[in-house]
Formats: sequence, C-alpha cells, structure tokens
Amino acid sequence: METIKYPAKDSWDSLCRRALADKAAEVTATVTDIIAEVEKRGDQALIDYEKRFTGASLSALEVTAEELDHAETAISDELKTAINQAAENIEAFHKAQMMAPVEVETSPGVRCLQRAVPIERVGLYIPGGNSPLFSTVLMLAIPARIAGCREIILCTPPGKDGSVHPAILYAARLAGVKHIFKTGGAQAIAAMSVGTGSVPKVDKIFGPGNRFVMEAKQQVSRSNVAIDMPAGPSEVLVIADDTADAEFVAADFLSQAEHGPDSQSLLLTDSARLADILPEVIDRLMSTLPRQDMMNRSLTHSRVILLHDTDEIMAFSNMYSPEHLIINHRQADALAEKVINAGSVFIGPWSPESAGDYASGTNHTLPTSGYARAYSGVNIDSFMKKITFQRLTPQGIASIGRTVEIMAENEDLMAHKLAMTLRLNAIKK
Ligand SMILES: NC(=O)c1ccc[n+]([C@@H]2O[C@H](COP(=O)([O-])OP(=O)(O)OC[C@H]3O[C@@H](n4cnc5c(N)ncnc54)[C@H](O)[C@@H]3O)[C@@H](O)[C@H]2O)c1
Ligand SMILES: N[C@H](CO)Cc1c[nH]c[nH+]1
Ligand SMILES: [Zn+2]
Repeated sequence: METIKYPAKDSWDSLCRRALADKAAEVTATVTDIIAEVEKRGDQALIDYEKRFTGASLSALEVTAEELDHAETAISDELKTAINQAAENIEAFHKAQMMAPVEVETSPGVRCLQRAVPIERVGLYIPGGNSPLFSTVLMLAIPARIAGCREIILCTPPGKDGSVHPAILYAARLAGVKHIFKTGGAQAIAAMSVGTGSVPKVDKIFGPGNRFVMEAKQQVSRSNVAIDMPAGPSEVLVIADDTADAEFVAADFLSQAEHGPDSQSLLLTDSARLADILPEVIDRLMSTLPRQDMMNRSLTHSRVILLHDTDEIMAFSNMYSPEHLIINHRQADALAEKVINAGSVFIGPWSPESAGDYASGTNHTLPTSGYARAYSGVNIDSFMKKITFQRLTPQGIASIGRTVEIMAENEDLMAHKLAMTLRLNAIKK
C-alpha cells in the first residue's frame, strides 16, 4: 500500500485510476469469445465453461425444486433470522421508493401523465467466485418483486460439486425468484442476453461481478438487452481525520480488500498521524483474518493520501467518484452535503460499509470504476420504465394547435402540421 503526502493537483487524475484499467484489452477479447460461443452453442457452451471455470460437471443448468427444499434445512436458524431481518429493511427502504404517477394539465385541455411500469423480464447475476454473495440476491430480487417484474430469473456460478450455496437458494426463494440457473461469469450474462435452451432471454440484466462479468454486461448492452450499470470490483474511499478510530478505518479498508484482488481502498485524510499509523494498524488486523493473500493483492493498489484540508479532500473524492464513501470525520454531516459523485455514502464513525452491504436497507449494487459520476446504484427505478401518456380535448387542440403548426412548418415537416391543421379545422366547424 502506498502513502502519498500532499500530491500535486496534476497527479490526482492518475491517482484516481482503477487497477483494472491496464488489463481491459485482454478481458475484452476473452469476453467477446465467450459471448460468441454461447450464441452459437447455447446450453452446451454454458456446461463446458462451468467445467472449465468452476470444475462443476453439470447435466442440467436449472436448480431443481428438491435443491431449493434442501436449502431450507441446510442453513442455520441464526442465518435465516439474519437474512429475514436484512430482507425486511431492504424491502422497507425500496418500497418507499415507489413513485406515484405524475399528472399535469399543461395547457387547458392538454393532460400529460407519466406512469412507472415494471420491466417484464429481468435477469439477476449473483457473484459466486470468491464468496457466495447471497446478500446480493436480496439487493436485486426484492426491488424486482416490489416493482412488479413478471419474470425474475437468477444466474450464479455453481461450486465444484455442481451445487449452488444454500443461502443463495434460501434468499432467492424468500425474495420470490422462481428460476435459478447454475452458470456464472461472462457466459451467464451472454445466456441471459440471447436466451439458450434452458436460460430465458431477459429485457434487462442486473448485478455486480468481476471484470469478466462487468465487461460482458457492457458488451451485450450494445445489442439487444439493457443493463443496470457497470458494477465491477468493489471499492471504498474513506475520509477520516484525527478523531477517527484507526482500527475502524483499517477494518473498513480490509472489508473491501477481502472482496477480491481487484478491489481498491483509499484513505483521504488531513491527519498526518492517521496517515502514518494506518498501514501498521491494517497489518495488525489483517494478521487476525483469513483471505490474507487476497487482501495483500488488493492492498497493492490501495492508497493513503494526505491532503491539506477538507476542500481538497472533497474535490479529490468527487473526482474519484467512489462506489462507497465512508465519512469518518468530525465534520461528517457538512462533508456529506458536498458529495457530488458516489454510489452510497456512510456518515459518521458508526456507519461502516458492512451495514449497507448487508442490512441497513440501502442497495449494495453500485457503480464502480468512476461510473458513479453518471449512474445511480440499483433502486426501484432500475426495474421500471416511465411511460408517458397524453390526452387532448378539442379545447387542448385550440390551446396548442397553432404552436404545433408553426413549429412543424419551421422544421419543414408539413405532414406534422397537417395532422394538427385537420383537427383545428374540425373543431371550428
Ligand atoms: N459493485 C458492486 O455493487 C459489487 C457488489 C458485490 C460484489 N462486487 C464485486 O463482484 C466481484 C465478484 O467476483 P468473483 O470473481 O468472486 O465472482 P463472479 O461470480 O463475478 O465471477 C466468477 C466467474 O468469473 C469467471 N471467470 C473467472 N476467471 C475467468 C477467466 N480467466 N476468464 C473468463 N472468465 C473467468 C468464471 O465464470 C467464474 O465462475 C468482486 O470483484 C466484488 O468486488 C461488486
Ligand atoms: N461490498 C459489496 C459491493 O457493494 C457488497 C457485498 C456483498 N457482501 C458483502 N459485501
Ligand atoms: Zn462488501
């Protein structure tokens, strides 16, 4: 992990670069090949890729009713209770996001309406390479159900023995997912985008994943399917000052680092003391934890950055546009007001990212790699389309008819004008 003190402004851009940037071309080519194979060979390509990447020998891709029943007994009551509480909070926060229709009479006799309508068929990707992310099932399937999506399918890589982790199956059933397929990586994304013998084609694909998954979502979105957002290797930016408990900061770093070798953690601080002691506190805490190899690899592209003041800190943070932003600083509330770019923000010392990852109720499927500049994390809106409606009466034609005629004429679109002129003439009779 690097410590950088008072970097010059012209170096900030390069300090904001993600670890993935260098490997993009190689990943792009691999993913293009996988998508082409799935389009050509359907289910058999999925089965072959699962053998290659997970070691699983599959004869069928869909999880059976027996496997779902077995999952109910295979996890502890303690875990079920935890999943249930998290599900309740996620449901409460996402239900509150449902939007009422918008209806306005813009001119006399001209009524405009906007109504949110659920996307019919959605596909959820649940990562399973490094950990079985059953929490992600809740984050995607609960809002999909609340939004009213008619068909919700889920893909996740199986384990070597060909099974899906029982907590993923429990969470999926709890959230109302009916069809689950044992396939992961770019091949799962390809399958949901075109449909195979087993996996249905969907209208929109959701979910995070590693760089292969993220690249596949971006490639398929150029053809026939929508995606939620580019959500790749997880990242956190912590803003902390000398009031912050260094162990809290270190644990927040490590909880990101354990997600995978591509994850990135950044500390922005105005405390020289915190910048100096953090690496040692991280080492001490890491020595008590599993996954040290993964954490060490992730920490090679993590950074401690000492800046002069909170203005610099917020300017840097907004430039980096983190997926997660933890503000563990004496001015936490004031700094939170200055956030322009971030996926999800954790305010104060008692708000670790873990809370939002699992159970506070906010969604943890968030834009990474700087995409928080323009994308939101998953929310109810992600599962809806907004359809607009309008109804004009003869009074409405009288109100805006001449305006439409003039504008159409000036765009040289005389059929547009005619459609209005005929009606204007009709109401004069
Ligand atoms: N942004 C978010 O909201 C968010 C949320 C949760 C997790 N995440 C991220 O999701 C990621 C999960 O990654 P993961 O690897 O554990 O699981 P994953 O399910 O995303 O990927 C595993 C699959 O990737 C494919 N794969 C692996 N190596 C490959 C190779 N060399 N060539 C082609 N395909 C290959 C295989 O099919 C494998 O089964 C982590 O990076 C984590 O940080 C992000
Ligand atoms: N931090 C991940 C990306 O937001 C989500 C997650 C799932 N489980 C634990 N964490
Ligand atoms: Zn996490």
